[in-house]
Amino acid sequence: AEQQQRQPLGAALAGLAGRHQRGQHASASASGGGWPAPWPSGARGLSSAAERAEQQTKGQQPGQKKQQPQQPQQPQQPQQPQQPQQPQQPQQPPGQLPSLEQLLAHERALLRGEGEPPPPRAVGHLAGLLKRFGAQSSVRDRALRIYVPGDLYPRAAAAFRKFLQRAATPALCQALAEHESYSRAVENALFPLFTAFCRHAFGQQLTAYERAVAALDLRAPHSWFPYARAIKRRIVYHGGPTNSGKTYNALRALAGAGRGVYCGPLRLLAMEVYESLNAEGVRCDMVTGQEVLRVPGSGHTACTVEMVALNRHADVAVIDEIQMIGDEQRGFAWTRALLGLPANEVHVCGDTSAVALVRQIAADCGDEFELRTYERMTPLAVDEGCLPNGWADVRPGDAVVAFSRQQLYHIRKEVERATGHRTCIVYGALPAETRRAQARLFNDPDAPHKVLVASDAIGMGLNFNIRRVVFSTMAKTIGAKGRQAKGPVPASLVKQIAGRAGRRNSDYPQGYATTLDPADLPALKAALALPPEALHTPAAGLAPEFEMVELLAGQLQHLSVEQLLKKFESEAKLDGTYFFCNQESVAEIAKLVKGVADLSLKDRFTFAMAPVSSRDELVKNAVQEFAHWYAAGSPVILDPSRMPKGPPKSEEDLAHMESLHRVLSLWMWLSLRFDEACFPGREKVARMMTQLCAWMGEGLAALGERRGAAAAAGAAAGAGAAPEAGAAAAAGEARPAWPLAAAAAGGEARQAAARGGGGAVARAAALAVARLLEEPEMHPSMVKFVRPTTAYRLVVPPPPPEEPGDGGEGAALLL
Ligand SMILES: Nc1ncnc2c1ncn2[C@@H]1O[C@H](COP(=O)(O)OP(=O)(O)OP(=O)(O)O)[C@@H](O)[C@H]1O
Repeated sequence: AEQQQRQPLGAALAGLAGRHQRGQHASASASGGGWPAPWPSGARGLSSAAERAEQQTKGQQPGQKKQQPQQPQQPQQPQQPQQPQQPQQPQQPPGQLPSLEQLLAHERALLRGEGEPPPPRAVGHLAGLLKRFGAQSSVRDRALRIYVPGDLYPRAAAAFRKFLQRAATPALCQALAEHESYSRAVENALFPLFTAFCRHAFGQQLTAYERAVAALDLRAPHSWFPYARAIKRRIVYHGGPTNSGKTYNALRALAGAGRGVYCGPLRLLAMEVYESLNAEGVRCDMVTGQEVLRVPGSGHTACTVEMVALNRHADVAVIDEIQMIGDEQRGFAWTRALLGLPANEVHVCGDTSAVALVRQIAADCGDEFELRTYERMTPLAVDEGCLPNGWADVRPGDAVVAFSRQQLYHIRKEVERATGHRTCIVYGALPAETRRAQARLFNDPDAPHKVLVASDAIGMGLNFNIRRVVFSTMAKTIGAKGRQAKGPVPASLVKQIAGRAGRRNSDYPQGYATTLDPADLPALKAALALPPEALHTPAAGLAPEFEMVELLAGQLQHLSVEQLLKKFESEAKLDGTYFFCNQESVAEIAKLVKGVADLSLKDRFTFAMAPVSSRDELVKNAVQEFAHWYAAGSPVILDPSRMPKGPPKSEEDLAHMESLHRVLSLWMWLSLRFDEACFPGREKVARMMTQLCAWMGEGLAALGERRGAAAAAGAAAGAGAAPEAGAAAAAGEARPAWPLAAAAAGGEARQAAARGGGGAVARAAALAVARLLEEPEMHPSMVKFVRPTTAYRLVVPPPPPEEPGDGGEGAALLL
């Protein structure tokens, strides 16, 4: 960070030119700009002449104090870039090298046939030196400092060479003739002339580049928020593990304030705060990307962090999950809120990984900083037993965690099949309303849904009644698009997910965490044992606001929004407290609407920022279509007749509905940013979204039931079990013998088949197996469903030796 802060602007310019010589350049500059070359005899005069020429190009008198070259005007730059210091040289007689003006005058005179041309041999020597001059990387680097961009440099160097060959005076040739070959002294002599020439011949390009450099200079972002800087804020950091009460305490401060704002990472969290504050009589609005709900007379707002308004003073602001400030894609929203909230008190909640970072930012802002740390309120232990019998070991109150939608549905099936328990499912792609409904179902003691299957989406926000968290895997695909890789689940995420077990106010005073596979247990234990200080959020994300993109676009008019964003990403100058957020997905959306004519830069930027998943083709098509309609001046209207007519009947249907919901969310998001006349009918679309959510909820429930049915339909198909066993089981006889017990499942399934067809059969079979599993002596490991292809085989292994089991050989039934 220090190095970056000290890096002179020259290095940034080198970066802007897309050159890969930053190290070289920075080290040359870091040594005070002195070029390490030993000065050859005769160089002194040239060096001094170079200084004079430079002075002359700036209209200075020789001997006058040398001015710093013009630098981009930046507020509060950590350090003004340095120009390389010229080694001290004795003064040479003035006029040894002509100025640009003199050369231009000479050129004009020559054209009129009046001037004295230098001898051709001298011009040839000059041409040789100029060719070497133009080819020097050191000259190219120095040119960047006077804002000659890398792509302009070859043209500028060639034009300079031709000009000097045309306009050289005998005096110039004579001065250079002292040097038989090219040297650093020659370079120092020529460079001021080159500077003057470039300003003369390429002035516009240099100015544009200088402004572009200024636009890309994102150092000192705290200075972008003068309103917040006008307030002496107090930043209170509530740091601790999950379930330690940090959010609770921050929200108490919020509820007690006259005016307050809550910024959360998810719409779902904003909804929770909105509802809980209003429920306790504290009037609160809600603002998310998709909706604005105003409550008359409210002084509070609960919003998603991206949506927070920075022009409204608050007594207390709460920023939840502050460690997300380091998120590769969304971190900028936390940075913006932290730097820009004009509030007397800013309460930030999260794990303690970002304490040092927030403390530093508070210091940069001139704010007070207070750290309050918390301990977990209920114990959390590792269940070392894992699930030796696989999904059959899943118990009521368990939350099974996986990291992809496909895995979740697969696990859901397996768990329901192996245990007979009904499950709830929660993952990020489900609308917040559906997730909340699933959470309510899982938490309802009267509902049959005893097991939760969830993605890492349970790590934040909802309160679940979880006894044990079971990690189905400890590997996860992480990283932004284009840089994705499968790796271990980050320790912070493991802690956050595992910490959901045994939450205060739940039914379980103690929480447990375990893994499906015992081989994963060490990774879980290591993550949970990691001390909080081992987690570190090193830097805060930044992304350009529209005004910055506009400024850059004004200078680089040939670039598209996508290219402008990429330019920021690759070339923005930052200090070590910040990093530039990944712009891949934003740039991808910008590219999608690139072909749409008649969109302003602002429109294009807005579309690019829209919440569009780059993996969802339906949403990607929608954003293009919406942009076309909008550009054509037609109102963007969603047609309800194209909506589904009922709940999803399959997982594919459900996935399609999730996509549709994202399309509607996108429409809502755009409707809040563009003129309502362009996106009319917000209430209608809101109703469509509500309907979709309701159907998704119904579909999730129905699909679960159908799955149970499907399992037992297979059971019925191959039932070959002894009818008497089924009868025994049906009669409720205690502890049927092992093979008999196994047969009971099939038997019961067959009876049900006779009664009511496929669906009922499947359900009956599932119930029968579940009942078997509840036999005190029958460990779930004794019953396994094996799925060779499409049929099912119920396998009951032999009982333990001490158990007087019938036959002792186990049994296998084709169901
Ligand atoms: N002092 C308290 N009195 C009553 N309930 C509390 C108190 N502190 C915390 N709780 C409750 O305990 C649960 C966990 O608290 P809270 O959400 O503040 O934890 P947290 O540390 O923010 O954890 P997470 O990051 O997992 O949300 C919540 O249901 C909260 O309402």
